[in-house]
Amino acid sequence: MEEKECHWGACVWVPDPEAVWVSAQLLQNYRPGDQHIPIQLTDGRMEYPVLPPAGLPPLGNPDILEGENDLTALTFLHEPAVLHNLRVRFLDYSSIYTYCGIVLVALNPYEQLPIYGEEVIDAYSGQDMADMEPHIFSVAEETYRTMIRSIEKNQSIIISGESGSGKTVSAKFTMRYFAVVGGAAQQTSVEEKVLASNPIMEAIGNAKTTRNDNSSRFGKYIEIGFGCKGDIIGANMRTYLLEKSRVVFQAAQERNYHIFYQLCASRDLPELRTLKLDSAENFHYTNQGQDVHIFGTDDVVELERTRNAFTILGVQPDQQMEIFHILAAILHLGNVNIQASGRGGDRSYIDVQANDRSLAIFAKLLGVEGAQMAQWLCHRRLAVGGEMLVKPMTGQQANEARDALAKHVYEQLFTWTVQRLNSSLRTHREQPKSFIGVLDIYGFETFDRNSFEQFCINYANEKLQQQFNRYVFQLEQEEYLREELPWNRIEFSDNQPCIALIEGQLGLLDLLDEECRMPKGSNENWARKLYDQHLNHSPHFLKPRMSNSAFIVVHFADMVQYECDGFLDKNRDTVFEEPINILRASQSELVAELFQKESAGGSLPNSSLANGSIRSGKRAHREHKLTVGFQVTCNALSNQQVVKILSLYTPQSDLEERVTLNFIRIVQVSAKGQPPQLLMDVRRVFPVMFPYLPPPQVSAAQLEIPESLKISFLRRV
Ligand SMILES: Nc1ncnc2c1ncn2[C@@H]1O[C@H](COP(=O)(O)OP(=O)(O)OP(=O)(O)O)[C@@H](O)[C@H]1O
Repeated sequence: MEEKECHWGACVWVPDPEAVWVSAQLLQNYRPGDQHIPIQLTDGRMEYPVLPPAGLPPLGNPDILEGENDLTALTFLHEPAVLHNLRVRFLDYSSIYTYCGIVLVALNPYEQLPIYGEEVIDAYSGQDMADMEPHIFSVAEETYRTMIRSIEKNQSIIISGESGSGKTVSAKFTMRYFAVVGGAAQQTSVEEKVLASNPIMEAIGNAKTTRNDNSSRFGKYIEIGFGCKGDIIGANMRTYLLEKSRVVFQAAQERNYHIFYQLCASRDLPELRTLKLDSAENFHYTNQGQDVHIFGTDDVVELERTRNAFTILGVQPDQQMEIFHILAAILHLGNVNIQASGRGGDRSYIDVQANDRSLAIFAKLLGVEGAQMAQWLCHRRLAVGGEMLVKPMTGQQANEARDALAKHVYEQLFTWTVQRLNSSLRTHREQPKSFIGVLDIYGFETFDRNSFEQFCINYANEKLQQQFNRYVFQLEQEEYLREELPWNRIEFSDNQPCIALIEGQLGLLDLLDEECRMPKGSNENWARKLYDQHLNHSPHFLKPRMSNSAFIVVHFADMVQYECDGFLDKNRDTVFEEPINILRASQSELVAELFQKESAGGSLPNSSLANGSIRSGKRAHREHKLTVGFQVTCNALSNQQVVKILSLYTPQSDLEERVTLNFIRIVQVSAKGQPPQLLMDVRRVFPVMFPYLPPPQVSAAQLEIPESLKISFLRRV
């Protein structure tokens, strides 16, 4: 802001320890260089605050701009102005949507609003974005119309925000919009199929976390293909980085993937009895969170929805049963009782004689031999001096191998299901003339305990943020140039240094891969190397005072502490080959198909980032594996997978495939089970939404919201 004289009575914003910002009036003319200025707060109190180094406190906007539907129309665009405007729109106008130039900012209302019906779709259809109130449908309409106007100009909508902020809900609204506007002329049910893919993907890829009861644990990019008349003629989905550790472990209050609970809850249905399921409380893989229910969700009804959706997509009931067999088998595998034996517990065994019931059911459901599986769950083959030896595994190793197998089977099934859905969504009539892509990537997240999964998710978000910064910033400046407006180069905080810390040479991933290649590599050694390399060198890397096995990354959205424990194993992500060979020879067609195409030691066909590497004999020790982290980095370099999507949109990109971007940024107004904290939440993601605005000026200690304000948010209808 240019420092100039400002007069008595002018409205300014001053930091407040409780309300974040409060408005006040100047009681004296301001002259550049003044250190203090008397002000009067709206409650009548007088103060004489020290002025910030930049001069005056942020100036208030004229009353006439109160509740403006585009933030860029505000005379003064700074943090208090943004917060105040979003608050006024939310509380006084009941509007959760606001434009910020080309970006739609959405607040998650955490309540059903009557603004998504067909009549609203009709109202937005064919209208110009500038003539309509901000809405997710206005972005969808703009995207659709631009695509129709300049056919073959592909479009994409990027939806970003923290976990639980409402990305998936918004993605579904956009897809519904396209299904309605692009479906009328069609006889086919393509649009119905596109919508039906949602419940299936949610059943197998979403789970309850402490942040969100229906959290997507994978990234999704769906491309909806349109014909020359603007009608939907097909779709294709790509998925990224499924959180497969959830299959075998859940933190307190969290759940495994919904589909497991749907099946357990429906176990008494006659056709599901062969699955030999029990209550979810009785399976190790579904009960670690100690709360198998979701308030307000009936898992029996949900399974019904999942099955209907499968049917709409052409997956026949017998094939659905094959899928359910595999899912149930995973639960039984988790209950297989592996016991330590031998001197010092250096061996393990599964008591097949005493009939480990879980193993028997697992084997039967997957069409394999129980005794064979028991043998290869407790032993591994090793190549020593040109000979193959069989080495027993300790109880712990065998349990880990069992979990690795469970995760691998689930991942293969997930990948297969996506391919299966894609084949139903593919058009056979004609090639799409253009497409609209919707990117619903897992949101930035931080929990009490953060591990490798959060690290990968937050890294992907860091990349997405960079694309966002650069794209929005560049567009803004291009517009100034086009309109020949005078402008100074606006500095925005680029997050490249943080990305370099993660993916650069000797960065966190590089060192992790190096440690994974060491015969005696350990999480502790890796942590030490990180401290040596980055502590006091990168401003984005910190060490927690009380721990030698954790590190902190200062991300664009938040500081996150990661526990090193488990990083090496998760990054290596190895599965032993012998149990896979048994599955490959399964009598079940689907099971055999799932494992048929993968080659030992290589990556899986069409797999997501979280693909596993299969370990067999000697190669397992010598070869550099395609670790998960390494793949993320590779992708960053070779424009594949997650980062391919992001890179595709780089304006400077010389890739031929160019698309126009449409951004939707979502802010979580209240976290699950907590009172709404509008200002707090908007504030936390402030640099995320408005990277080109000045950074916040008040300290974290001043961010508490007063009780009175929380109640007024709660009362909003
Ligand atoms: N527009 C909306 N209207 C009403 N409720 C909403 C809206 N958007 C989100 N919600 C609520 O917020 C919850 C979380 O939303 P959603 O699952 O879309 O979050 P997300 O950003 O996709 O989270 P994650 O990254 O964890 O997958 C929803 O289950 C719903 O209750």
